[in-house]
Amino acid sequence: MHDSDFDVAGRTAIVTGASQGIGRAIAETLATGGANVAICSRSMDRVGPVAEEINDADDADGQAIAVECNVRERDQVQRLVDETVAEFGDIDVLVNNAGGEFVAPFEEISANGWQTIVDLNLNSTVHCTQLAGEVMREGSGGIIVNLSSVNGQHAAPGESHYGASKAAIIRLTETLAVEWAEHGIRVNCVAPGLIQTPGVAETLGIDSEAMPPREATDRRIGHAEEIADVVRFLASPAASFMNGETITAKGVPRAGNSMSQDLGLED
Ligand SMILES: CCCCCCCCCCC/C=C/C(=O)SCCNC(=O)CCNC(=O)[C@H](O)C(C)(C)COP(=O)(O)OP(=O)(O)OC[C@H]1O[C@@H](n2cnc3c(N)ncnc32)[C@H](O)[C@@H]1OP(=O)(O)O
Ligand SMILES: NC(=O)C1=CN([C@@H]2O[C@H](COP(=O)(O)OP(=O)(O)OC[C@H]3O[C@@H](n4cnc5c(N)ncnc54)[C@H](OP(=O)(O)O)[C@@H]3O)[C@@H](O)[C@H]2O)C=CC1
Repeated sequence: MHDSDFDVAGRTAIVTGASQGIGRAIAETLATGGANVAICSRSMDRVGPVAEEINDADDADGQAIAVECNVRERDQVQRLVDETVAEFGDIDVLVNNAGGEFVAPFEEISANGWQTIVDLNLNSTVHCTQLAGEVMREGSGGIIVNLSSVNGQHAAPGESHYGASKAAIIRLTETLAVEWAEHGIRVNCVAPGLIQTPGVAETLGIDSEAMPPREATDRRIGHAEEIADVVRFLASPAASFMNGETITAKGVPRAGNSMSQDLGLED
């Protein structure tokens, strides 16, 4: 008989952008599975309470530390890596989650606007992966999970900067999987469709109370925990033969509904 191994207990994971939304759900899910998590955001006031909540939770076996770190700044990422190793001794898993966007037509995006989004999504992933990857390569390997987006797979108007940065993350994932396999490092990616998070609620005005439950199979909006569960799978030994892949999680439309009807934005 084969006993599947979805276990992440005892591993140490860095999760970037974990003060809310998908990153927070990933950190909570990994900690519930027994992993120790080092979580960051730009504000200790925002990420500190998340670490406290994980440490106080009865159902989370893993411990959490919070680090104030703007992932666009390489020296701050180095500090995140150093503090994680000082606290937990190693880095087994890196989840490059921090990211974001604004929606604007290509011709209205300034040079600085373009740079901002590429720095936030792509260059931050490069900083974290190079610096945490150094620890993994010198140790016993590791697992890296990147957050792309369906916008990195398909075109959408107003998303040129975001889509380009998220598409690049998919190719970076594929390349690193090949380059770093010899170091015992697996690199995979998740491409979410629309997920209800504080960031998206703010942008789209989506009411989390009106969210369809996970049991609903015909929906275009997902829960942050549904992405966290995919990440947990990729971070576990069960995904041992997955390397360089991008898993899409985007649901399906309700028959006859427009996207905005699916999202409850119109009748
Ligand atoms: C097939 C399935 C169907 C489903 C289809 C749905 C697909 C789902 C897609 C979901 C997409 C979700 C994407 C997400 O990432 S969700 C995360 C949500 N959270 C956020 O995006 C964060 C919100 N945004 C921000 O916090 C900020 O905008 C940002 C971090 C991105 C930038 O902030 P920062 O303070 O660093 O930057 P500045 O404000 O100083 O601006 C820097 C330059 O950028 C220009 N800018 C900023 N906003 C805009 C804008 N709205 N339009 C144009 N330009 C903008 C700004 O002017 C600065 O440039 P200049 O100095 O030249 O002026
Ligand atoms: N929600 C969605 O529909 C989709 C999201 N994604 C991707 O998933 C990831 C998470 O999205 P989501 O949860 O919706 O985002 P949210 O805006 O809800 O949360 C973003 C998180 O990232 C942190 N963050 C933002 N900028 C930085 C930075 N420079 N350094 C460190 N932390 C930062 C924020 O913390 P703080 O403000 O405290 O710094 C916050 O914790 C992103 O990469 C996004 O592009 C992909 C597809 C769809």
